[in-house]
Amino acid sequence: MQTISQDIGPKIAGLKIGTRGSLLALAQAHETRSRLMAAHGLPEDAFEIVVISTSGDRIQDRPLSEAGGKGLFTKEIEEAMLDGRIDIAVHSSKDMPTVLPDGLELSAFLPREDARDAFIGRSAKTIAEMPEAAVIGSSSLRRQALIRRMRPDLKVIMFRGNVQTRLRKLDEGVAEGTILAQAGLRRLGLDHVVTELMSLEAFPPAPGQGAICIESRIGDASARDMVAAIHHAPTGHALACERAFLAALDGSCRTPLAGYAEIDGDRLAFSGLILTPNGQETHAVTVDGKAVDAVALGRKAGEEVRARAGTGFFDGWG
Ligand SMILES: NCc1[nH]cc(CCC(=O)O)c1CC(=O)O
Repeated sequence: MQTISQDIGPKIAGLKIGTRGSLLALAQAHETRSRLMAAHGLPEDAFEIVVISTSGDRIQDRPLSEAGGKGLFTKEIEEAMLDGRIDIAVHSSKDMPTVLPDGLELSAFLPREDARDAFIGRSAKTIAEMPEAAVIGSSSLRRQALIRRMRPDLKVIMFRGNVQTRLRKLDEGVAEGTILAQAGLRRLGLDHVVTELMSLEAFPPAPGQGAICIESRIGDASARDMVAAIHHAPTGHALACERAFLAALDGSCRTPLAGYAEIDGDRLAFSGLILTPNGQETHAVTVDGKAVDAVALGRKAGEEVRARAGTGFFDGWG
């Protein structure tokens, strides 16, 4: 599925940027465009933002893990890139599958936002203060399992839709609280609704959370050179590690798991966690080493936690 057409003659500097149409996706596309404009001294109209609707945006009645998993937010955008209708795509790294379609690659990561999860409570300000058996909304397997680990008494209900939809459901009283990524709330200017910022230890984030990534065609040198100027290497190392951990574990998308890599100079420290859906059995792993060995470290962490959990761990809900 490689693009074979060659660019002949001088190419107009500029790129078509593909994105989903949610406010969060648009905010991410605009941030990417601003960084590209600044890095290359180009005007806004050098970067056309092309909105593409995906199946993930249209399916609202089921958890994504049932409807087909992460690829649902990226399929139509990737098709547009392979067709040449767009040059690059802007995504939340958290939504990216570990295996990309032939011919595409993640070519840049922007500096990571706050990777933590945030609790938004209606009356109780913290998860610990929620009343016995209160209702909390989340469709993420990881968040559901982490909630149940902390508070097995709470009733977790499915909460789908974009960030605004979930906040509206909360306003309507469908649930007493919900959990969203602090990064998304900040990008939308909505972080004032947060009542508790969850610690990385009590509530470790999903691999990729808080980091915007850019996908492009392998071999598209002009796109690659343009985005190289806005790549943030420490975030790139962190994401390489987290995605290697995910790839080592995530056969089915049905295992609740968390993983977060912290970069300190040329060092990387990764913490990973897998849980049963009820949060009662957990297996944690930490590894550290050189940031440039990110992929090997993430893979090692995945293999270690898999061995520690034993094969039976993954059988119940594969
Ligand atoms: N699956 C939806 C999604 N994908 C990325 C983010 C947040 C932004 C980010 O992690 O960069 C969200 C919403 C949420 O989890 O609250």
